[in-house]
Amino acid sequence: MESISERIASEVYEKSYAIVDDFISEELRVSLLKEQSELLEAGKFRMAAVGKGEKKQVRTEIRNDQVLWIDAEHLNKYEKQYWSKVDEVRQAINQRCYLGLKSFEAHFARYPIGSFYVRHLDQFQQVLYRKITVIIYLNDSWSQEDEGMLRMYLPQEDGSEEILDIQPKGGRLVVFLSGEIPHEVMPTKKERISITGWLRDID
Ligand SMILES: O=C(O)CCC(=O)C(=O)O
Ligand SMILES: [Fe+2]
Repeated sequence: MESISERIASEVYEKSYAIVDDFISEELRVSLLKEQSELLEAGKFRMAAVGKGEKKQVRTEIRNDQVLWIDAEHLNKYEKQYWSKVDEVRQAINQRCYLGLKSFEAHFARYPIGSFYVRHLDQFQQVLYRKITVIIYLNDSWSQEDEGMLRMYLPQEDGSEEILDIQPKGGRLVVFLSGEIPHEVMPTKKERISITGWLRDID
């Protein structure tokens, strides 16, 4: 039988993205959510920046979420569990798509009420090594009225775009080609918590 990771790899191969509900157990979701709340209370989060290197700057008209990078060298028990699940996805995508993915980098992201991230691509000149975006949502509950959808603009063969709105439901994993799918986070009416990461073709 096809594993979840193989299914994700097939979908990424066929349509450049995949969405999987209940990718992590409730126990793991709750543990990661609790960890992020503690880190937030401890003042560890920073306003997210755009750009890289000398061009890196906080631009709240573009994005106004807060992030905390996770140190891949010092993962705790729960982060390790998530990393190992993502690693299965990495291997499956490599087998299916020959992307030569080698490593994973990720940060916690918190979107306070009213925050957003305007349309963008995750891969740009300074970060060409970001090949696949991998997002896991940690929210306890989400409904239509909370808004804050991830809006993906799927390029069509005729040059048009199809809009796909995805609710940030807890346990839901979204995977897509970083260089091909423009997307945005619509203004949220409820605090919105996730781990956003990228599979890279460098160590
Ligand atoms: O949280 C999301 O749904 C998307 C976040 C995003 O686009 C990013 O951090 O680059
Ligand atoms: Fe993004």
